[in-house]
Amino acid sequence: MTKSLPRIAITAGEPAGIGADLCVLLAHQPLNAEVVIIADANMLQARAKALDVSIQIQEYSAKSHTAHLGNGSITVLHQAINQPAVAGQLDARNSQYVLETLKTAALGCVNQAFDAMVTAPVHKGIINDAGIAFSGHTEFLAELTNTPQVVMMLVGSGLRVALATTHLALKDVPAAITKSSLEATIRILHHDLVNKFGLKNPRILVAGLNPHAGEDGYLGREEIDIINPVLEKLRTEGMQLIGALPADTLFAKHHLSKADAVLAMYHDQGLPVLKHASFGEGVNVTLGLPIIRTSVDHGTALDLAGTGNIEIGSMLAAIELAITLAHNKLIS
Ligand SMILES: NC(=O)c1ccc[n+]([C@@H]2O[C@H](COP(=O)([O-])OP(=O)(O)OC[C@H]3O[C@@H](n4cnc5c(N)ncnc54)[C@H](O)[C@@H]3O)[C@@H](O)[C@H]2O)c1
Ligand SMILES: N[C@H](C(=O)O)[C@H](O)COP(=O)(O)O
Repeated sequence: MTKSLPRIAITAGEPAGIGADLCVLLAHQPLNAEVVIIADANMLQARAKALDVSIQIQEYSAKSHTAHLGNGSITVLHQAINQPAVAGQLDARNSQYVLETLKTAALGCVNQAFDAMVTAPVHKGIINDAGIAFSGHTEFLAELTNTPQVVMMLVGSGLRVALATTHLALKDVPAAITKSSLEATIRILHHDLVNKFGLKNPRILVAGLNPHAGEDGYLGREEIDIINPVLEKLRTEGMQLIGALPADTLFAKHHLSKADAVLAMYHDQGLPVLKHASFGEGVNVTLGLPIIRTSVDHGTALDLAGTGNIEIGSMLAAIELAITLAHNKLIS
């Protein structure tokens, strides 16, 4: 059979979390793609048994092309786990396995064996407990693909929220927002909104860092010294940048209705708003990478692993966006 559908690699994430459950449930969801799940096949079969879901596992072969029909069959690229997974119980001895699944997916995208990768959640803490410095897929994939800067953007309920800084302690945020890093972030965001999301001249709302965007310097100077000069420079190139706006009112309807995306200065300035609007159906997409990567908007939910009491909407939305971006890439 010749290839006609995008081939999407899905990493199952932390084996004690709900990533395995999501992969099992995908077996019964038809998708307009070939799907290759990168995980330990025995672990998936054990989780299917715990969930009382019937699945048939087909071994991945690069040469054969099989549409994901949702008939209970899943294609798995087996990667051996270190220790048997117990739902809800983290084990640092499996952290290296988790990272190997990410490497396999990402390098497969680089080599064009896969058209995109979609990641189920990993647990950042347990990977660090294993002695491996890890702050998130976003940073890991940037390093793996030698990409100097990437941008995290979450999409859901008609909102697009990108971040100027990602997984960083709050005390380190101000120093990380420099003129050059902010300019690079906006350039990546603008470029990918045009080239990957098909927006001709995207309008971007940019948040200030300080309360009330610094109140003319009385509540902080980052807007005056860094953010506004960068916006002014990029506006001279024709970019439609609105701000720096006070973050507390930036998400009001009258602002959002005039914009295609928001750039927040830090993780918990932007993501609570987006997750309030769309948790369980949102998608995390990494901009600026040489490969397509999307992800769920939620974490490992250790409390729910193996219970069957989970929502699959964010995983389906992440796969749909990966398929769309893969198609957009093919026709660009
Ligand atoms: N894409 C990722 O890899 C990703 C994303 C977010 C968080 N995380 C990581 O996950 C771990 C746990 O994070 P957390 O506890 O802050 O967030 P979480 O998303 O795992 O859980 C927050 C709440 O939402 C519930 N929940 C999450 N996903 C659900 C689903 N699909 N269906 C139903 N309920 C769901 C959980 O039970 C919990 O009550 C942390 O290590 C965090 O860094 C990873
Ligand atoms: N910041 C993300 C979120 O809150 O959904 C999450 O931690 C995942 O990030 P990575 O995709 O970098 O792992």
